[in-house]
Amino acid sequence: VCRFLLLRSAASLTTRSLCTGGLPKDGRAPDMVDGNLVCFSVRNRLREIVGASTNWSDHKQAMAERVSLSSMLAKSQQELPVKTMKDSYLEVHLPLGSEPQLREKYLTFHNTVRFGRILEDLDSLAVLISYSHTYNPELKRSPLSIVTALVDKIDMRQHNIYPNCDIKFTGHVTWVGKTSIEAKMHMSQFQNGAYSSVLDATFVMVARDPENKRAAFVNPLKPDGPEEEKIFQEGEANKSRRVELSTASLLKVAPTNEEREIVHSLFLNTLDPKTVSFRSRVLPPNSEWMEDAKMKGLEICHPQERNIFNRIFGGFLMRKAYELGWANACSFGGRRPNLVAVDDILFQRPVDIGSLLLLSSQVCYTEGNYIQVRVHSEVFNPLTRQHNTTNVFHFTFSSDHEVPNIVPQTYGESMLYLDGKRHFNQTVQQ
Ligand SMILES: CCCCCCCCCCCCCC(=O)SCCNC(=O)CCNC(=O)[C@H](O)C(C)(C)COP(=O)(O)OP(=O)(O)OC[C@H]1O[C@@H](n2cnc3c(N)ncnc32)[C@H](O)[C@@H]1OP(=O)(O)O
Repeated sequence: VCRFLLLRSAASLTTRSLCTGGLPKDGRAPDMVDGNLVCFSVRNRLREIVGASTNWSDHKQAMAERVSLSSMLAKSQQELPVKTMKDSYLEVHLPLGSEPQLREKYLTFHNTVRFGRILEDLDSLAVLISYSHTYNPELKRSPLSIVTALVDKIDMRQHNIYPNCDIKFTGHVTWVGKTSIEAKMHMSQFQNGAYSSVLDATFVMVARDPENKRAAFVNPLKPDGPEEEKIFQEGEANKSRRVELSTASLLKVAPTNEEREIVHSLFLNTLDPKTVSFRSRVLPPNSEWMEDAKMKGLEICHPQERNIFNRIFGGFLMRKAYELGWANACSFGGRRPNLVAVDDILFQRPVDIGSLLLLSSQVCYTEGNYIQVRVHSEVFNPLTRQHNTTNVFHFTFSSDHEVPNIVPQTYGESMLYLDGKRHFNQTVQQ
């Protein structure tokens, strides 16, 4: 059951663009359902936009047909018409309150909404928003393959998502580069007669050619008015921040002086005062070694989890990583944790259908009631025994009581600790 319903888009152009593939055969405008403008599945719409097959057995033919769309790609960004933020504005309804059958898919044992399912919906919506921005009314199919490159940030505005109340998503493109698009989305839930904010999300999508091999140009974006100008400038600042963070990554450069002192003091705290040795390490009170705060999982990537480009759906990867990270935080803190923020989920490489996907979750930083978790995913080729990193995920959880201090033992673990601290400071202390 996929009832992720498209309610309305701001501009009539976009509304038309999104409806063409969904028009009934007699050419009538899409049905009004419960007073909503249009009502069909976001994922079905995405399939139509790119011409994806609905059966795995047809996927090769569908891909071969897409290759012929390469000639439709723009040679430069300037030849593409400028778009506004309104062109990509979408409002999508998830009727959990009114459709008990749909609710089953979203329900946790504890009568809350599965956040992993919300991640999947956000991912699909970010792709549809990007296709609305790049919509060309002269083409039946889009030549672009739009993939998720990064979940920059998801800030939770409330902990509980109720399974018996309707959900509304809104979002639009907020910034574009040459081949990349930033989309922001807002999720709210209908409670006590009004919608209240649940979360804000920022995704970065990248446009590729029909075969998903090379980058492809996207339409320029022109802010309309001071409010949109401000949003666009924020997008520009986000891009610079991302570049800065990546340059300062601990995988490339040494920690700062302050960070080195933190690592050394953690080290000194674990030395056994009874021995004059760098080797004998003792776990301080109320602490846990990082080595003992891990959880692992394996996914066999079946065709059922494919996206419209016949790779594994980014939302599925996020759901699996989130659930493992949540279980890791739950086991570490000894209670069910709440999600506070998601940041910097990097999609480094696509995951092929049939892959063995290894997921490892690690509690890498703690502070008071907070648990910072990092999930790393890699594909493992059993024939060549090669491992390749595909994604890195960062989740911040909070517990309703103080959690043990996490303590690194090795230099590598210390870097994970510092990286976790950086992510924590960015999301929680901002
Ligand atoms: C048929 C059944 C269907 C079932 C329905 C299922 C649901 C349907 C839902 C469908 C949902 C489908 C959705 C899915 O499931 S997508 C599946 C999940 N995502 C992926 O698999 C992507 C994996 N990663 C890659 O392929 C590459 O790393 C990409 C392509 C992302 C970049 O590769 P590469 O690094 O070689 O690219 P480049 O150097 O040419 O740069 C290109 C542009 O990208 C910008 N950039 C790059 N990285 C980042 C970054 N980290 N932050 C910000 N920006 C970044 C860069 O600045 C430049 O921008 P600009 O300066 O040109 O503007």
